[in-house]
Amino acid sequence: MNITIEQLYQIYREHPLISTDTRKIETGSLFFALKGANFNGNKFALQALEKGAAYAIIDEEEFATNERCLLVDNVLTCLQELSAFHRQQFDIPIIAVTGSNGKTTTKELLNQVLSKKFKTHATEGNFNNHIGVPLTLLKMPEDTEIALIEMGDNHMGEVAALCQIAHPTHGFITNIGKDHLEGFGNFENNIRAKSEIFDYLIKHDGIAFINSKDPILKNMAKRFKNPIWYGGEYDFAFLELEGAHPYISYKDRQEELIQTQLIGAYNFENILLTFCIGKYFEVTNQDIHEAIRSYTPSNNRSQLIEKGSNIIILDAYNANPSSVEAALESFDSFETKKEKVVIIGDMLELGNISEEEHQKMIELASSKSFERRIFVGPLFHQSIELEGIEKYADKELLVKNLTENPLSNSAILIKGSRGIKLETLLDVL
Ligand SMILES: CC(=O)N[C@H]1[C@@H](OP(=O)(O)OP(=O)(O)OC[C@H]2O[C@@H](n3ccc(=O)[nH]c3=O)[C@H](O)[C@@H]2O)O[C@H](CO)[C@@H](O)[C@@H]1O[C@H](C)C(=O)N[C@@H](C)C(=O)N[C@H](CCC(=O)N[C@@H](CCC[C@@H](N)C(=O)O)C(=O)O)C(=O)O
Ligand SMILES: Nc1ncnc2c1ncn2[C@@H]1O[C@H](COP(=O)(O)OP(=O)(O)OP(=O)(O)O)[C@@H](O)[C@H]1O
Ligand SMILES: C[C@@H](N)C(=O)N[C@H](C)C(=O)O
Repeated sequence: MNITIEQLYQIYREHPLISTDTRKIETGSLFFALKGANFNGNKFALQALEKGAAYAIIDEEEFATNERCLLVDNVLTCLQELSAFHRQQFDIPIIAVTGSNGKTTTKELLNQVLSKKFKTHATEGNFNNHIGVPLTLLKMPEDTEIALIEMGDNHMGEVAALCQIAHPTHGFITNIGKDHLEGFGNFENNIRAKSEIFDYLIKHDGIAFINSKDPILKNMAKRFKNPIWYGGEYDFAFLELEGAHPYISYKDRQEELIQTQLIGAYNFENILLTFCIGKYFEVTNQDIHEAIRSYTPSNNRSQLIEKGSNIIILDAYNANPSSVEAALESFDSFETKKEKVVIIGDMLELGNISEEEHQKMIELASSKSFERRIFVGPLFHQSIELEGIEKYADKELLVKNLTENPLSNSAILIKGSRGIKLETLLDVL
């Protein structure tokens, strides 16, 4: 490496804008020439400078054809080290947001709540991996008072590595489910992988927020001297679910009834966790409830959409056995006079439990009194035939069917993995 992190940090202080993509370069930014599955970013270094980048950080000498090309050993590692260096300039609470399901929703809720009192910086969207976390940290303004850093994982060691970059002072695991088992190998490994956040916090005297109603998390929390408990009546934070018909309403200890714009009983856990952390950081009850009340989900995550005579629950952002089960149970208790239809797409990245779990979801849906149970994608298509189940090998076949036989006066749950993009079904509903 021809430049030290300290020297690069001085340059970053003068140009505190990071670009990684010449298709959307920002003037005066530092272009980090990452390598990916499709391109070698080094090849775009000159283009980045021509388009207005102040410097290009590269790791292949042959592309160092301009004095504003800064050669380092490895661009990705350099980006991570620079972001860790930037993070170390802050003596503020940094909250790590991890878990199988509900990370982004909880992070968004918390961002609303904490912003009532603090200058809060939070992960945008779900920029939560080895590139997204550094980019998030490098966007953290100097006057930040508290930060929410989402950490996603699909293999062992990932959360530990992200902790070495973000150095969280606080953290939580929303829940541990059967997500990404292809990378983890099995459920036990997923528990071990998620516990990397606790390993880090324990070693650095950090604070963990623990759902006392979740047996796995409760067991894992035994290692903490003083975790902050939530969920139980005598815990630090407690709320009571009033209903989810379909919007969640809840009461706090003062018996105040709060009506939210979130659907799906599973989102109550996310609300509880948000309430706990808001309370811990002494945001007033009034401000916490106001922030939760006004939060509306977007980006295909548990959205309620009325279209013609149909009501659609669009939950097409991602899917794994735990979240599909939660969605089916929640939809089953959804009170409506309309005919209930479920459209479930393949659950990706499940490894060797994939076949079994797809079969289980079909059986679960069969046990519910839905009018139609539609499964779409090659993984569901391979499962054993069951009466009352409609299977489509691909989305186009389903689109054809729905175009020829439009659904009306129905309540429709749509849930599937990102790869299958079930939100496009909205066009024919
Ligand atoms: C490397 C990169 O940033 N890639 C983004 C890029 O992809 P593209 O297909 O263009 O090509 P390459 O990746 O090969 O590009 C190499 C670089 O070259 C640049 N470049 C290319 C062409 C060009 O003309 N000019 C150029 O400068 C290019 O920009 C690269 O820097 O663009 C895509 C479209 O915008 C991006 O999708 C792609 O982003 C990748 C996927 C990425 O990792 N982005 C992070 C910022 C991020 O956080 N993304 C999240 C994904 C989070 C996620 O899936 N999380 C999982 C768990 C974590 C799994 C983890 N192990 C993992 O591997 O990700 C979860 O379940 O939550 C997001 O996008 O939401
Ligand atoms: N507490 C929960 N329990 C089970 N399922 C949940 C929970 N919270 C959210 N979900 C489901 O997960 C979907 C995605 O939510 P969200 O984006 O918040 O999760 P995530 O963990 O951030 O996912 P990703 O890492 O892929 O971004 C929701 O639409 C819902 O179906
Ligand atoms: C979109 C990505 N974060 C994710 O959750 N992927 C899984 C496999 C999904 O789409 O269900």
